[in-house]
Amino acid sequence: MLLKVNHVVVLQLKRYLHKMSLEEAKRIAAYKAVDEFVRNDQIVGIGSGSTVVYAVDRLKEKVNKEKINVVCIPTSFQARQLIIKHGLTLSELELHPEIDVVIDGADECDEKMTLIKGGGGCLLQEKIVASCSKKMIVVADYTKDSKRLGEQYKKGIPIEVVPMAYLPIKRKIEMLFGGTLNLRMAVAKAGPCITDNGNFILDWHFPTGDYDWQKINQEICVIPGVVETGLFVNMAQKAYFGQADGTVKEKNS
Ligand SMILES: O=C(CO)[C@H](O)[C@H](O)COP(=O)(O)O
Repeated sequence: MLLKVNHVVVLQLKRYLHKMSLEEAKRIAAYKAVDEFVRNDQIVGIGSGSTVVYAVDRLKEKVNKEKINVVCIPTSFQARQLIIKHGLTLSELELHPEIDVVIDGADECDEKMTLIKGGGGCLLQEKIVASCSKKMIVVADYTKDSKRLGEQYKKGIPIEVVPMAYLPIKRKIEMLFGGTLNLRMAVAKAGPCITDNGNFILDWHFPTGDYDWQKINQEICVIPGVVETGLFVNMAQKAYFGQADGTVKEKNS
């Protein structure tokens, strides 16, 4: 009995330490990106997800300490709330259509710097903001750094779709490229997950293989009803991955 209790405690401790090490990895990556890329008088895109929270903390510290002016463009409702909560200057693409740098997380980043994004469901606005930005900098922990997409991230490639078209899109992609697409379901609501833009998300579990992601992305995007994919090809210039040993690995395009 005592042995069993000890085993459970050790397991819980291990899980806790793993979580802590991941959080620390996210923090150091995000801090480094802000330190190295944000400068006075810049328009900065604010990504979405848990790692970006650390980037916004650091940005706030930097703005206070160095008395710099930074205008922030959010990529989601979450990012907008973060900007407001930190008392940073909030703007939008209509006022600032040209962004200097966007700092964003990723679900996975392969050796060519192709990203899977949208695990948090914010892919559309994230891609729009990244497309308006001179530089896209990725911040992530070590579990996101892969040679090939799908190596570590097992939840599939998110595809944002117009609700009425989700089933035909699912069938077309399964027929064209194989694999399966699952309609993402909400966690604290009955039914599907609804994006910030009122759409659904299909998560594509693609068959293992070598892909021309640029081509696949283009082919998926022309299917009527597809709004955007979470494939970010040739968009990110640099990625920072916080490591378990406290160092930060850098990857460049
Ligand atoms: O694409 C995203 C949200 O749509 C996030 O950037 C991605 O899911 C990574 O999130 P986290 O920093 O929590 O690991």
